[in-house]
Amino acid sequence: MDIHVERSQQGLIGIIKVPGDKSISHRAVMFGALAEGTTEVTGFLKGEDCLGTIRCMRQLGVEIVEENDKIIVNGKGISGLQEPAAILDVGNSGTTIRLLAGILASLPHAFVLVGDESIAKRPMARVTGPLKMMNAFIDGREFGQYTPLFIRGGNLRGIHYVSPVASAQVKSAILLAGLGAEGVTTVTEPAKSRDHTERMLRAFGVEVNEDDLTVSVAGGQVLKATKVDVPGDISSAAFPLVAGAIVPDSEITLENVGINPTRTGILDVLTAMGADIQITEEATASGEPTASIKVRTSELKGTTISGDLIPRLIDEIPAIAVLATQAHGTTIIKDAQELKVKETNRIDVMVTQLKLLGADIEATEDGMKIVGPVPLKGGVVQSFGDHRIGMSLALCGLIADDTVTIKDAEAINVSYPGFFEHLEQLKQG
Ligand SMILES: O=C(O)C1=C[C@@H](OP(=O)(O)O)[C@@H](O)[C@H](O)C1
Ligand SMILES: C=C(OP(=O)(O)O)C(=O)O
Repeated sequence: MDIHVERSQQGLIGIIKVPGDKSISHRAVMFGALAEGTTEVTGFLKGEDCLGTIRCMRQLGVEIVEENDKIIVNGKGISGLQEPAAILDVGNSGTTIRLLAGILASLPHAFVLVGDESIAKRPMARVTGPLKMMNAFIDGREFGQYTPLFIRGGNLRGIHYVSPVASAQVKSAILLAGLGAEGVTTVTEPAKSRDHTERMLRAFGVEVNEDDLTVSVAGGQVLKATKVDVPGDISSAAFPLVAGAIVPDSEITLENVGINPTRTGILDVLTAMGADIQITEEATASGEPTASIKVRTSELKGTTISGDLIPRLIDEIPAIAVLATQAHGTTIIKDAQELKVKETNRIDVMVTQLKLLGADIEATEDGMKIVGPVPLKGGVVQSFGDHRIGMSLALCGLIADDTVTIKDAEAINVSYPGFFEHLEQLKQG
């Protein structure tokens, strides 16, 4: 599906609630399925990725009911998960396949996991490797480096895994396998990745030990059902935040957004670039901090983004690239090689597509370099089926001198159903 985005004739004005956090929604359904008892989830993201997680958990025999705005998960404990009669298809979702691989690794059944064309290109050895070290039998294309994956689990033993990547998907997969393993399982990462698994496991009654970059769990712990209230997704909020910063005369308020410090790199970057950001209404929901975030248009300057900041804003870099085209001076993004193994190679795709719209942007070995401010022009650009690329390019349309047409824009439903309706609402003021 092609979507045409026109330049905004006036400032973007309004108050919106972005959809629920994708990372927290996946985990709420998965952990609810592993728990004993009934877990109620409110604010769940009904995007394609998280709906895929519900489908997979149902195939494992878990009863999951959608009741108005709630998702009710009737868990029967980890050992209550059944061998599925068919393959498990995770669609476009890296979080689903990697966390699920960790869960399934401790079960004495056979599982086959597949996904779409994008998933087929993404590295799975980062989870299958350590899970094999824990004694799971895993095979698949190129010996389990890529989908399809075959898992026959059971008889796991705890390990101390020192991960070469700062990845919450890797950390979570190993910790989840650790819950069904003999002894203690520990993960050390090179920089802090999002800690939603640690926070939510605690909410489900699991003891999780943390010491700086090291997290461990003892095997054999039972998850107890609870209520999960999912806050708005700061990764989705990044798009209206960037829009409000670059479209002249804007003032946008986003209510009930998750501001977990492992996710707020986007706010640090906006502030460093001179954006006018205000945080109010701070609260806590299910162990996760939340707030309202207001953005107003302001003069922006370039910045450098690198090191430990990268995992705190990894999914927001395509939107930050658009922001940088409107900032005075040079923005340098480095240490971001992980972008090459997301839904697309997000460095190459952002560079080629933003160039088509007139941006001054170059790819580097581990990131990109953007010089601004540059007036953007209209054109036809490709999302390549990547939701975050599609939304980032839509932001360009709001300030370009002519229509921006985005190919394959339906991918946006992966994480932000209602995105274009929100843009329209803000344009109307
Ligand atoms: O654990 C999660 O929910 C996620 C972790 C990140 O991936 P990595 O762990 O691969 O960095 C992020 O890019 C993804 O959108 C969601
Ligand atoms: C990388 C992403 O998700 P996943 O890894 O779950 O596909 C994302 O949402 O940007």
